Amino acid sequence: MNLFELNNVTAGYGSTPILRDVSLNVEAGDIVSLIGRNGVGKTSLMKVAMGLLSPDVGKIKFDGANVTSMSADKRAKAGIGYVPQGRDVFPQMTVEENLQIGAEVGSNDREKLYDEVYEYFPRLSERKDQNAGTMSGGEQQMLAIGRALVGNPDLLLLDEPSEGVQPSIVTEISERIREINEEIGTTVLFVEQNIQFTISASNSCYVMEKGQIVDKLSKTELEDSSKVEEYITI
Ligand SMILES: Nc1ncnc2c1ncn2[C@@H]1O[C@H](COP(=O)(O)OP(=O)(O)OP(=O)(O)O)[C@@H](O)[C@H]1O
Repeated sequence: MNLFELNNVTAGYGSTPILRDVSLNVEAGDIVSLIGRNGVGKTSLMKVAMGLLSPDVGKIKFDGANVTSMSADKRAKAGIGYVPQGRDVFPQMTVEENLQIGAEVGSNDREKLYDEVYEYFPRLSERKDQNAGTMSGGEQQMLAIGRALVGNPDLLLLDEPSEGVQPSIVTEISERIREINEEIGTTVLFVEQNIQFTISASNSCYVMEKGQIVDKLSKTELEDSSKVEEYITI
């Protein structure tokens, strides 16, 4: 069953179309990636998925419902968690306070996953009272993922989780995403330019060029990294 679908979406800013006739499916329980070079429209696609950018044409479905005109806050309550590019943690707030905000953004009916977030990311547990702005890029990324996860979303959208994160932490984050998916059952759609992260963390991969989906790579095609390299190496 598809948990999330974009069907023939065209979207942009003002009269400039950025996404052109984009269709993409994410099955419940899956981890799917989207790769593409700088400026092809990956972040715009994530914004459309979250409800921060309205499509001019096309349809968005989440959990069987048409959410095309649903606002971002309602999508969050319905079970979509979003980690934006650059993370956007609240720098003057502590780790704990950032997580509390994440819990409020999500649905009130869902169990909150504070314990799980601290188990998956012990660095956050050790820094509960530290201001988020004083943490490293990797720790802030963990916090941003934790802030989205604490509300117990069905679908987690991650926009370039490896960006500005040191290599050893990139590996740690990809392993945690796999574990969260396997143990909690969270479905994940992420955007990346990091080849290793894409190969290790996802089961299949859409490729975007100039606002269009031009290929979908299976797990086998991903594991033979040459195709991924061809699409994102400059
Ligand atoms: N708010 C905006 N207003 C106008 N144009 C925008 C806006 N945001 C993005 N764009 C343009 O849309 C195009 C796609 O940008 P987008 O950020 O979606 O690409 P991307 O693939 O995520 O890039 P990157 O890998 O560099 O993050 C770019 O040409 C960008 O300049």
